[in-house]
Amino acid sequence: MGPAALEVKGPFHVFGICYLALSQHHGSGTRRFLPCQDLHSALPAMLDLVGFIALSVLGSIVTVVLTLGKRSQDLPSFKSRALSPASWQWSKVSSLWHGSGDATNHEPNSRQLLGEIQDLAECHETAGLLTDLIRKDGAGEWPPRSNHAHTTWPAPLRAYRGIYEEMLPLLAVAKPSLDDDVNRERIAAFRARFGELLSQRVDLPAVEKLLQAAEAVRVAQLERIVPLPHELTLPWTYQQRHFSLTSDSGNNMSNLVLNFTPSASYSLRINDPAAQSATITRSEEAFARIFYDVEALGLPVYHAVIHAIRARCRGDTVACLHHVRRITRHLRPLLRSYYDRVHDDAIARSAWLSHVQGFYGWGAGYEKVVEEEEEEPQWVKFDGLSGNQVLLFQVLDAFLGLPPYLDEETQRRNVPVMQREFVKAVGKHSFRRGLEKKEGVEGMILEEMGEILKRLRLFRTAHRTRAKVYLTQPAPERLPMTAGKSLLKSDMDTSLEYLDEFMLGRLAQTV
Ligand code: HEM
Repeated sequence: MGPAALEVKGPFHVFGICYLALSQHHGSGTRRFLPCQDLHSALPAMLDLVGFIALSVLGSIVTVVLTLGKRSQDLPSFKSRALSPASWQWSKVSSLWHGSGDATNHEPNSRQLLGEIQDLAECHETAGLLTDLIRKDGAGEWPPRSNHAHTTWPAPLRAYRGIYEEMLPLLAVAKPSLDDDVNRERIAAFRARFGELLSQRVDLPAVEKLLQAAEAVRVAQLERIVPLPHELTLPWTYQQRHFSLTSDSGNNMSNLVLNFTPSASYSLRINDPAAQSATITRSEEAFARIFYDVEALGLPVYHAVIHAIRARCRGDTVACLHHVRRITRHLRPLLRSYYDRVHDDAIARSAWLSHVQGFYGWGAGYEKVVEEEEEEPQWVKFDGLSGNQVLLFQVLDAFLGLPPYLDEETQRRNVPVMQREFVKAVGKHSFRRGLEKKEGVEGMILEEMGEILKRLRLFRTAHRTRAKVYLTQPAPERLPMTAGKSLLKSDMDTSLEYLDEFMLGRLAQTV
C-alpha cells in the first residue's frame, strides 16, 4: 500500500488492535516528544493520526471481545466439521493429466477447508502452524472474524465503541487546511475532547483486569514517543504482546481486515459518511475491501499450499499437481479483487492520498535498537501499514522459493508471530527449486508453478504502474511518505525513484 504523505513521527498510534485475539498496539509508558519542527510539519496529519488511534482502540476492543467470547464456542465445531481429505480431492484425477482438471464444483467451502487444515495439523509442520495461526489469531476462522456486535462486549470495553462513534465526525475534514494555526487549533480541540471522553468513560482498572485475564505473561512496557491517553495505550500493549509485534503502527490485519464484520460489512470507518463525499467514503471502503478479500480468498490457497507440500513430501506427484493447480485457479479471483479496484473508478485518485492512505500509512513510533558496536541506542522508526505485510503474498513467495521481501527485523515489527512462523515453514518446504524433471507429472508441476510465478510477476508489474499513479496525486498538505518505507526524499520525483527500486527489485527476484 502505499505512500502517503505526511510523516507522522509522532504518536504512534495504537493499533492494530483489532486482531482477533488480542493483538497489539501499544501502550503506555515513557514517551518522547517529537522535535518541534517535525511536529510542525506533521500537523495537518495529526488529526488523522489521533483519529486513527480511536479506530485502533476500537479494533482492540473487538479483538478482546472476540478472544474472550468466541473461541470457546467456535473451536469444538471447527473440529467436528472437518472433512476427510479423501472426500473430495481425487474426484478428477484423470482430468489432471490432460490439464483440464476443473474441480471448482468440488472445492470445499471455507468451513470445510478449516476442518481439513486442522485434520492435517499432526501430519505436517506447515499444517500444524497454519492450524495454530487460525486457532489462536483467528479464533477458529480465517480471516479472523471480529465481533462488531458491541452490545455483547464486556462492559469495560463498550465505552470505546461509544467514543469512536462520537469522535468519528471529527476524524477527517473534507478539505485539509494548509494553515498551521487552523490545524493546531483543530488538533488541540480534537485531543482535548478525545482525552475528556476517555477519562470520563473508560474504567481503566476494569479494562486492565479484563486484559490480564486473557494474558498469561507480563512483559516490560515499551517506550513510546508521543503521549497518548492511557486508556488507549494500555489495551494496545496487551495486544502487541499477544501478537508478538513490536511496531506501534498496527498492521494490515489489525487495522484493515478486522474492521470488517463477520458478514463482510465495513464497520469501522475513517471518513464519516455523514460528513464526507460519497467519492471519499466509497474509495476508502473499496481500498479496505481489497485487503479483506485477499485474506478471505487466501484461505483455499493456504489449504492448497499445505496439501501440495505434503503430497510432495510423500512423493505423490499427482496429488501435488492437483493442489498446485488449485493455487493457480484460486489466484484468479483473488488478484481480481486488486485489479478491479485499484483504478480511478473504484478508488478515486483524488481521494486516496488525501483521505484514505494517510490513516493506514503513517509509520508512527520508534523502536530503540542497540547495536553491538554502539554505546548509544538508536531510534528506528516504525513503518505504517503496507501491502507488503499481507500474508498471502508472503506465503506465495515462500511457496515458490523466493526470498522474503521484508527483512527479519521488519517482519518482527509488522507481521504477527504466527504468520511469520507459518510463512517460514512454507519456505522451508518449498520444492520448486528441487523439481528437475521437465516431463511427466513433475514437469507439469514445474509448469504450473511457473504459471503462479507469472501471475505474481503480472501483479507486481501492474502494481508498480498503478502505485505510481496514486502516489503522484497532489497533496500539498503532506510530505512525501509511504506506508512501507516511511518518510521519503524531499521531493516526489526522487521519492518515486527510490520506491521504484523496491518494486523493480522485487520484480527481478520473482523468477
Ligand atoms: C493505491 C494503492 C497502493 C499503493 C500506492 C501502493 C504502493 C506500494 C509501494 C510504494 C510499495 C513498495 C514499498 C513497500 O514495500 O511498501 C508497495 C509494496 C507492496 N504492495 Fe502496495 N500499494 C498499494 C496498494 C496495495 C494493495 C491493495 C496490495 C495488495 C492487496 C498491495 C500489495 C503490496 C505488496 C505485496 C508489496 C510488497 C512488494 C511486492 O511484493 O511486490 N499494495 N506498495
